Amino acid sequence: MAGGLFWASVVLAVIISVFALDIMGLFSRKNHLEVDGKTVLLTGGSTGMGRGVAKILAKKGANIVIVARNQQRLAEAVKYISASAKDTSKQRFHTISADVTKPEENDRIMAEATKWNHGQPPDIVWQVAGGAHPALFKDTPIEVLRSQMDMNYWGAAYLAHTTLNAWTKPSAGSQDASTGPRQFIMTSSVAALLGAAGYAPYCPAKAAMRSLADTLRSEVNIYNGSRRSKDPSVRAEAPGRDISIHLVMPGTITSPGFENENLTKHAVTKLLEKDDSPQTEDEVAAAAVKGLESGGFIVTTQFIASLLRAGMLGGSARNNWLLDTLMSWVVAVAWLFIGPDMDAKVFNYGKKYGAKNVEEGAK
Ligand SMILES: NC(=O)C1=CN([C@@H]2O[C@H](COP(=O)(O)OP(=O)(O)OC[C@H]3O[C@@H](n4cnc5c(N)ncnc54)[C@H](OP(=O)(O)O)[C@@H]3O)[C@@H](O)[C@H]2O)C=CC1
Ligand SMILES: CCCCCCCCCCCCCCCC(=O)[C@@H](N)CO
Repeated sequence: MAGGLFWASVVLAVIISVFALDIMGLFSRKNHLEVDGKTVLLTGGSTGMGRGVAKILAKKGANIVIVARNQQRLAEAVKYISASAKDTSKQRFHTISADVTKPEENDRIMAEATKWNHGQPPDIVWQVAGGAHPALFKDTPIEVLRSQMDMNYWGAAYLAHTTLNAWTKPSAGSQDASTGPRQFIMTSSVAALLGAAGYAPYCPAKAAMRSLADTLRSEVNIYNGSRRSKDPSVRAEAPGRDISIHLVMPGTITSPGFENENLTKHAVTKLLEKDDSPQTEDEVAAAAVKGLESGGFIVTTQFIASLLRAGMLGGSARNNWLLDTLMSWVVAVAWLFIGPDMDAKVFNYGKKYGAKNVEEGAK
């Protein structure tokens, strides 16, 4: 009797483990970011992470449209990116000079990219353009606080708006429904997952992007559902392909943008940031692409960030319910130590140097 119970427990444990491993993606090698032969639009594709991502996707066979303001850097970047193409005879590359902080510019980006892509909107749209102006909150002019929101939150929201409008038109590419979902990807930051002194002009915009991603992820279900309606008149109104939403949260990237932000960054912020290990544009791009290929919704690019993510999930969709839940328990305990440690660093800085202004603090 006891033996039977033992074996029943073993069998149950094995079944649960296999089920768990299956959910963890161990048996599924499906690529959730198919780009070969597809058209990918990237804002911020001329330097840093965006350029790194564009290079990898070109290597995997994608047609690429990069968007940024400076035309010369765009021209240099497209040369650099297209040099990695998988098949130069088939792949096409294009640049659009535009300022993503303006709504009408985002509409123009979508219109131009669609025209260039033989009348079809891009299959994948990835907002990477963004940047930080770190400084103590009270020392930051109000215009800068607003422009940080324009650059990061609105640059993503306007692009999402024009993209979803293009993708949900009933005429939008119904003939190629077999080629997988259309994907809208935003680039936030681990800075959205914690409070670090000196990042107040920036973090709230990146945190708002996370909320936008959660909300849009819920909302696109209506289009994906309408494609599967039993009612033909509902199906006729539905977009040609499924839509999926993703959010990437990188840590420090050694980019031109990072060098620039360090000019205004307070010394105490640099002190806190020491615990984060920087990635190159190629490293961060490879990790982001890998996370999206395995089907992640919120994708981090390094281990510490994956812990921070698990600790902050709230109602956000899990990439893997078992692993994410277990990690969130570990991180909840870890924060009992990390939180006070971060606070002590800032407190002790104040104790030693006083509330110095940005310029002095940055020295
Ligand atoms: N660097 C870091 O440590 C981290 C960065 N991030 C985020 O990752 C993303 C990439 O950062 P990073 O690799 O540093 O990139 P960079 O700052 O090096 O490059 C930014 C890119 O965006 C373009 N861009 C900037 N402003 C605009 C605008 N108004 N309109 C159109 N294009 C614009 C730039 O070109 P141009 O200036 O010619 O317009 C450039 O192509 C950003 O969203 C950033 O917030 C997240 C975590 C850490
Ligand atoms: C559970 C483990 C906890 C570990 C704590 C680590 C503390 C990290 C401090 C702050 C890092 C902020 C990086 C922001 C990068 C960024 O977005 C900017 N560079 C903008 O470009």
